[in-house]
Amino acid sequence: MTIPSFVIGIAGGTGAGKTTVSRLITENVGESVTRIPLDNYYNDLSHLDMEEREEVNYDHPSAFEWDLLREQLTDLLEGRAVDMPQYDFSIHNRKDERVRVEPTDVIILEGILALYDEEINDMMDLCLYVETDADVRILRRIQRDVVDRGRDLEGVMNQYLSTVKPMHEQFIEPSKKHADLIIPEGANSVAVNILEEKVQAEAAGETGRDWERKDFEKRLSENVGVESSED
Ligand SMILES: Nc1ncnc2c1ncn2[C@@H]1O[C@H](COP(=O)(O)OP(=O)(O)O)[C@@H](O)[C@H]1O
Ligand SMILES: Nc1ccn([C@@H]2O[C@H](COP(=O)(O)O)[C@@H](O)[C@H]2O)c(=O)n1
Repeated sequence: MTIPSFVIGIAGGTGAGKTTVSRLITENVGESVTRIPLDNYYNDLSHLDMEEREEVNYDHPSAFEWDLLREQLTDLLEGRAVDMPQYDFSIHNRKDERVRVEPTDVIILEGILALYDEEINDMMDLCLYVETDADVRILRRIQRDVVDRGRDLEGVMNQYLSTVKPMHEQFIEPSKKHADLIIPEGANSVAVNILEEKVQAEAAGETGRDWERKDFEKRLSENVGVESSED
């Protein structure tokens, strides 16, 4: 593999389509890519009981263990394997077991605050922000939280109004300014195809790490549906 790895950050609001974009652009590259959900770095809350964990603001930056993420990302970038924590949404806490993750040519960090931390941003080669209207995102979130995460509708609505929406406005939306590219409507096919091509080239070692980002951005901005954040 090539050291350092090529690191992509994918941020955006809840339900924007971050996971979907990340999955689609890495679909055909096999094991050359590691996808890291930021959720894995939620603080260990084993010292709290379930009722207390239910009250935590999971959309505030303080909910994450940034030191551990910086340390593990550095290790991966420099070619060392890490034992990554895993997250269980049903208990609002980390699982007991960690999973060994080997370094790969491409690393994708994906999560609501993936572009929040300056030091982590400095480690990234390509910063993306997935932008989708809030009404679409909340509808997706209701469906996901009720169906997949075992939450009740009233709880999802309360959480959205009390923490998810205000934290989005205070921290997540403003992190968009760190993006090299903004992807409207989430997994739009033009953006996905071009990014997939880029990931495949990096995974195959076809580009140096001193790739011409500006050329790539220019190509993207020439396509309908993809904006450069520097416009
Ligand atoms: N472009 C899209 N069109 C339709 N549905 C989408 C699109 N992108 C994502 N979804 C759906 O929306 C839900 C949330 O998407 P996901 O990628 O998990 O968002 P995020 O990771 O940003 O929270 C999923 O059910 C997913 O299938
Ligand atoms: N115990 C938890 C931890 C996080 N959340 C919510 O998850 C959202 C982030 O995940 P996305 O896939 O939607 O980006 C975030 O908005 C947290 O509110 C939770 O509900 N419970």
